[in-house]
Order: sequence, then structure tokens, then C-alpha cells
Amino acid sequence: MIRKALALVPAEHRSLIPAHLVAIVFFAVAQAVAFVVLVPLLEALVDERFGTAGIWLAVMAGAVLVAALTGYLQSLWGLRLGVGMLRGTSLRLGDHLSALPLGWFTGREPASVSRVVVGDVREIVEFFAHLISVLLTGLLVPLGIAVGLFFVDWRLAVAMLIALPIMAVVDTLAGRSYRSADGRLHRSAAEADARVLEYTTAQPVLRAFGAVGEGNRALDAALVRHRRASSGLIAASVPGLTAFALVIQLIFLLLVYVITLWATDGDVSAAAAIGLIAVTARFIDPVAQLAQVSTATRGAAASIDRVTELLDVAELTDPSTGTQPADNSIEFAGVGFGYRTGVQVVRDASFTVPAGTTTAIVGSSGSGKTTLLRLAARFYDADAGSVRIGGVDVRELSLETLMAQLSPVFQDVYLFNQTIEENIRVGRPGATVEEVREVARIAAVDEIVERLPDGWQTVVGERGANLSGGERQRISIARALLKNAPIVLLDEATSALDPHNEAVVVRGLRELVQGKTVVVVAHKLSTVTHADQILVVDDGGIVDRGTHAELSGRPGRYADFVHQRDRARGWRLTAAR
Ligand SMILES: Nc1ncnc2c1ncn2[C@@H]1O[C@H](COP(=O)(O)OP(=O)(O)OP(=O)(O)O)[C@@H](O)[C@H]1O
Repeated sequence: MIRKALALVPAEHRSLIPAHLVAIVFFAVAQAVAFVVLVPLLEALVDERFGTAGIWLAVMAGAVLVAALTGYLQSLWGLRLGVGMLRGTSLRLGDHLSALPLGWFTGREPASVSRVVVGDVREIVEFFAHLISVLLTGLLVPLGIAVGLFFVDWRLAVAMLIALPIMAVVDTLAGRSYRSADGRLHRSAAEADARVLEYTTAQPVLRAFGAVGEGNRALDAALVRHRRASSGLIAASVPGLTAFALVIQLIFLLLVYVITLWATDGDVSAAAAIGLIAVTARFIDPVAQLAQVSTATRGAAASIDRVTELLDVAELTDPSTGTQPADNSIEFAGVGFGYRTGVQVVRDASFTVPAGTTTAIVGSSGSGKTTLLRLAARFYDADAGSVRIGGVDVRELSLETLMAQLSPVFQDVYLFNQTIEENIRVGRPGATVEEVREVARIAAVDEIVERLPDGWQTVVGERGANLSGGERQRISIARALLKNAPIVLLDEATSALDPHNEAVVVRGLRELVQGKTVVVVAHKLSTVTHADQILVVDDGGIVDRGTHAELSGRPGRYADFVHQRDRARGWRLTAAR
């Protein structure tokens, strides 16, 4: 645990650790000295050796002073370390998450990630800021007292040194069942979070289909599991904690009993016995405190494991070679890919999109069209073959260089719960207000802004909930226009837009793709007819390719596609009779 915990400390705060540890050691040793000198002090006082008593009192005062000073320093440095950990670990996790392959996020509840990034990090901060000091003091003060007692009464010192490992073994045994119960609690808490989130965001669907009760049932079940896991954790920790507390008290009683025997046998004076009992109480006290924080420490150990596990997930390789693509072409060479092992979604795909040209991808639903775009953007790495931009394998381009080349405009537009301006600025954070307004005008976002109550300052709601599908698409086009990357990856909207929205979206897209290399998952006939090359995809493989004129001249999937679109164009709404 200590090794993993230390590995999490940010480099700039590592230098604080030795000083912090030295302060804790001095704090513990000074406390131990202050307690141990109580015995000779009491003896000297009872024997009326006031000069000697004065010396022991001075030693005690010195120890108390050192304890106060080092106590302050270790609190201060612990706090600094904690704050540094919070900042450093959060930033490190943030960077790490942004470099993970998108596949890692698939099938993972965002709530479980949030539990680690927020909850576990908080536990680790608490460990460094506070627990580490209680733990070390809890170990070092009794040890220091036992060692110090060798100069006062070696028999009690030996008894304490025997008691220490016994208490450590009981504590370890007590914590055995805790780990698995804590893991269950963590998973159930993340699931309950996810269900609560789902239940609130899915209200429109649940209500529309009269399934509010259904939604409740899933949520209820998750909450029940969470309650059971919480009870499980209590059940797993209470017996151990009780046993540990009992063993501590038994050891205390035993030591007091032995001291009393020595006193009655005349082995030690009454004053020394009182002092030894007082020191024994001080010996037990930090260990009892240790028992109180042992649950929190085990929780922190589990948090450290989870954060380390997350940080150990392999990032997408991001070479910092500075290699630049030769041009804005795209090439797929024998690319194979599956989201899950054993399920191929793209098979042996090979094609070239020369710079400045448009390639349209057509095919039935689920045939793998969007996946080809995702591979071009390196949202995932190909399992076989290679994807090249400007002649360079995307795995050899830094993520920054690659992303500077691309503007993805996908169907699932993600809007942040911020203003429209901030949402457009995602395309190029350093853009001026004038640049943002200009792209907003081209993408007809200004029309939306005029209708909104707070204009540019209107917050778009969670995931853009306050905007229509067409409006969200316009913002996504404005983002891409602002980025102005030389390659556009476009997943054409399948959902029907009203004629006005459709017209402005088409106009915005036309501006966006001007002079760019474009790969478009096409659903409209007008898009494919204008493409320089059309790829027909079926079951993950490219089954046909050519221009519209070449492909429409022969029977096959492309001719079917054209036929379907022609029919769709002929659809008219008529009044019901
Ligand atoms: N994130 C994912 N995890 C697992 N499987 C996925 C994921 N995304 C897509 N798939 C699966 O991969 C296959 C290809 O999906 P893809 O979205 O590429 O098809 P598509 O041709 O673009 O479909 P559509 O035209 O309906 O959008 C489908 O079977 C789909 O269920």
C-alpha cells in the first residue's frame, strides 16, 4: 500500500515527504519521551529528590515543546501534501482519461469513473493529509515508549514489545473481510449513482411509455443492493473492530495486573508503579486510536488500489516525435477492427481518400460506416492493418497533431451545460469573439441565439437539452468551422429535420467542406452524387466502389440505395381521408 501511495504523490511534492515523515517521527519520539520520564519524575518527587525531579521536569518540558513544534509542522506539511495530492492526482487522472482509448469508456458507467476520480481521490487526500500521521504516531509512540522503558523497567519494555506484534496480527486478521466488503460497497454505490442519474435523465422516455414504475424498480433494486452492501461492510468491520478493542483492553489489564504484582511483591516502589501504569495507559492510547482509523485506512488502501488500477490502464500511444503528415490524404490499408474480441465490425478495409476530395460511405444500418470514421479519427486503434493520414500511421502521429488535422461532425452532438458561445469555442478555445460570431453566422446559430431569452449567454442545459436536434447540429457545424481543420469527418444526419433547419444545416456543411478532404457517411442522394468516390460497405467490408455514374449503372447494393432514396424523395404528406 505504502509503495502504491507514494507512487501517487506528484513529483513536485515528493520532496515534502521526507520532511513530513521526519516531523512525524520527532513528534512521536518526543511524545514517548514525555510519557516515559513520568516514571523517574514521580519516583524523584515521592523520594523528595526535588533537584532530580526538576531535571526530569525539564526533560519533559523539552519533549513537550518538541512535540508541539513537530506536531504543528507535520499538520502543516500533511495538509500541503494533501492539497498537492488533490491537485496533482486530479490533473493526472484528467490527462490519463483524455488519453485512454474510447473503447475503455464503452460499457463503463460514468458514475463508476466519477466515484474513482472524485470519491477515491478524496479518500487518498485524507490519507496523506491526516491518516498517515495518526497511523505512524499510533505505531511509533507505543514503540518509542517500549524502547524508552528499557532505561526505566526492562521487564515492562519486553512485555510491551511482545504485545505490539500481537495487536498488529489481530488488526490484520480483523481487516481481512473488510476489503471484499468495501469493493462490493464501491460497486453498488457506483451503480446506485448511475441508476439515479439514468432515472432523472430518462424521465421523458419513462413517462412517455408509462414506465415510471419500471424505472423505479431498477433504481429501487440498485438502492437495495447498496443498502445491503453498506450493511455488509458494517457486518464485516464491526466484529474485527470489537475484537481488536477487546484485545487492546485485555493487554492493558494484563500489563496493569503485572505492575500491581511487582508493586505488591516490592519489586517496584508505589510511585514507580503509578508511573508505570500511567505510561501503560499512554502506550495503549495511540493503539486504540489506530483501531479507530483502521477502517478509514483500509478504505484509503482500497481507494489507492482503484486509482492505481485506473492509472495503469494503457493509454493510446502518443509519440512525441513531431512527425507531420505529408498532406491531407487518408488511407486505410487492410484495416480490421472489432469493439469486442471475436466480433469483427470492420474487415480488411482498404481505400484511399486523396487530399481535397470527397469520399462518401454508404451501406445498410449497422454495416460499420460510422466505425470507419471513428477509426480515421483514432477514437479506437485498428486491430489489423493501418490507418494513415498524409502517409503517416495515425499511431505515429501525436494526438495533438492528429486532432489538428481533423474536424469530426458526428450525429451524437455533445453539448456542455454552458453558453452557446462556450460550446462553439470548444472548436478552438483561443478564438476571438468576432471569429465565434462569424462561424455562428455561417452555421445560422445566430438565428437560434436571437430567439433565446438570454441571447449568447443562454445556457443550453444538460447535454443541450434546451435545444432541438437541428439546433444542436448547427452548433456542431459552427464548432467545426471554427476549428477549420483540413480533413472533415462527417456523419450525415439521419433524423428528419424540418425544411428550414435542413436548408441551413446543408448550407453550413457546404461552407465547412469547401476545399477540404471529406469522408462522409452519406444518407442523402445529393451527397453521394457529388462525391469523388463512393464506398459501399456491407457487414464491415467494402463490397463496391466507384463514382455515382459508375455504380448506378450496375445492379447491386448501390443501385438499391439510390432507388430507396429516390422513393424517399417522392414521399409526400397527404391529408388522411
Ligand atoms: N461503441 C460500440 N460498442 C460496441 N459495439 C458497437 C459500438 N458502436 C457500434 N457498435 C456495433 O458495431 C456495428 C457497426 O456499427 P456502426 O455504428 O459503425 O454502423 P453504421 O453502419 O454506422 O450504422 P448506422 O447507419 O445505423 O449508424 C453495429 O453492429 C453496432 O452495433
